[in-house]
Amino acid sequence: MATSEVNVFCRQMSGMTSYEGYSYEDVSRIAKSVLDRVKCRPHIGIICGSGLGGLANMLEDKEVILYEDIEGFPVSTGHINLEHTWKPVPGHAGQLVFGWLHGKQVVLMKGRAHLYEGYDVHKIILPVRVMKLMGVKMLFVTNASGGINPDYNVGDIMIIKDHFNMPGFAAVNPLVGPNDDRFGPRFPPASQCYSLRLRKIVRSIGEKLGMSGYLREGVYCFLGGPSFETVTECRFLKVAGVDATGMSTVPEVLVAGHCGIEVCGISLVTNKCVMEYDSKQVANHEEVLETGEKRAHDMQKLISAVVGEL
Ligand SMILES: O=P(O)(O)O[C@H]1O[C@H](CO)[C@@H](O)[C@H]1O
Ligand code: HPA
Repeated sequence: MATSEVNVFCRQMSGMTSYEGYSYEDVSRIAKSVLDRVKCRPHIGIICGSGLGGLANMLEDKEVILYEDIEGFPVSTGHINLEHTWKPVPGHAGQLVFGWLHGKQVVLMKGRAHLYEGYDVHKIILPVRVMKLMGVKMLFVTNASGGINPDYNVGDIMIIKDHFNMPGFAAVNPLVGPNDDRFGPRFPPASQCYSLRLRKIVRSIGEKLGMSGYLREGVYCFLGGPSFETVTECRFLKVAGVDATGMSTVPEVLVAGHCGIEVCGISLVTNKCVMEYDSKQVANHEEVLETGEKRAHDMQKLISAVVGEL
């Protein structure tokens, strides 16, 4: 099929099914329009999780573009507060920040979109494909998560070694839809999504920085949200081998892996999941943001040192 035919096919598919993807040509056009507005030519991408937008402070010579000024980029659908004022999801600003870190050119997403905001999974991953076509080779994906592993503490930093794509069991996967081989293969493997090379570097640098006491390596589970988990769901995840759970990351990682970007996932355990039926504890987003603030400096130190080592 010629390129223009692929475009037409994609459009037809979007009319026929729930598929709302962007064609290779769409993504190329968006990537070019972004690059036309900045001097930076990034090789490294960083996605900031809830409360971790401060990672942008690591960058020098910053250039900022708002998501709302980029074609197709998902802006936070947020919520209407009790004063009837619209607010984005707290902790997700919606800015694409370009800059330099240890002599390397970086693009950083200050804020991400989530399934629970009402977006189709294909919209959520558009920025990752745009990063790819801007020249990104390596992606650091961060998030806030709830600890399932009973040995984990609030404030632990977990290097992600694997994930559990729970919505994927019902085909909620960004790779569903017509495959364009220019991005990657129809049936990509998912057993090595998280680069062993980068995991080793993060671990060794974390140890050198004195973080061994709260540095972990574990399995992240992606759930749709926005409700936090029930006790039974948490117990199920524990049996399944999950160490920490959240509502993001996996779609981005699957797409990055599909198009050959090397991925490093780092999760900040911001709260402990409620594992007892009679517990008085409840999960809440305020605690998530609070822990993010407390560990922001450590997360910055770690990622900055790792990028310096690459
Ligand atoms: O995964 P990130 O974006 O860090 O955010 C996490 O924090 C929010 C819940 O407090 C959810 O959005 C969850 O996914
Ligand atoms: N559950 C799901 N997502 C989360 C949590 C949690 O406990 N903490 C931060 N994000």
